[in-house]
Amino acid sequence: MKHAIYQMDIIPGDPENNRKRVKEWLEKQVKEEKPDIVVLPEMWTTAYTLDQLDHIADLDGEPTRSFLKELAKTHQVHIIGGSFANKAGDGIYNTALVVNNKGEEIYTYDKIHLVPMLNEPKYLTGGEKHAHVFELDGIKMGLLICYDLRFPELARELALAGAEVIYIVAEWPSARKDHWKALQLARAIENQCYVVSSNRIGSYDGVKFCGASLVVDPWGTIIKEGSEEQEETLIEAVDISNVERIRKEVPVFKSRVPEMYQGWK
Ligand SMILES: NC(=O)CCC(=O)C(=O)O
Repeated sequence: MKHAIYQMDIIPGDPENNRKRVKEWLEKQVKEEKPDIVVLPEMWTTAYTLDQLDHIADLDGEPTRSFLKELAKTHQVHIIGGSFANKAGDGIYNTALVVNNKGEEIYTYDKIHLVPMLNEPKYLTGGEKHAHVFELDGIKMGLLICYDLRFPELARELALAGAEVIYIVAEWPSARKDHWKALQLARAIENQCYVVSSNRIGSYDGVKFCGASLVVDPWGTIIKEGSEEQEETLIEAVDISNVERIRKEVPVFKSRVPEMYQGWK
């Protein structure tokens, strides 16, 4: 499965122009690289313009949902649609969306863990629905949003439900760059699955973001890594048969003793 990962520099507070940029980027990738699946970062319509979100967030997923569905259908490409600020009911959520290459919405997820270091809890509401596994081309997949990466329980739950690839969509600051890489390697090694991430690049409000989007294989080897300085596209194919091979070689899932993990299934 060939991936095109957009390590995007997001225009703050300008959803229309960010959608325009994503459309142009995707059209270029489809023409030049013919990816099966494209991956966008966290909050790519607005960046962390939290005090403006009341005015510029989507309303019940629109217009970003229709935009991604139309793009996916027109270009017959699966889209891991990153996440975007989304007003629903009384709250604003950090909502991720996955659309298949027929333009059908197959998964949506609201970020569960809100990040205090970026002031998210003041402006956003945490997701109340569990993360689930979804399927594209017969491959089982999960998705986490940025700070979620620090909570191994969530990735484990996805792996136990069969995830072979876990996507991380992010706006991870350079100040904690070492954590960004180490945590992805850990999630890949402990769950013996691919970890594929898209992290934004650039700065907003004095915070610099570290890029370094990654593709990590189920052994924990980095097979693709983005720059820490500039916007770019990562192209990488993943071979899902490696998941089964490595799970046989080091049979972690068979060796688990769940009844010995207090408070954990
Ligand atoms: N956007 C985020 O969730 C950032 C997470 C972060 O800064 C961290 O975990 O450190």
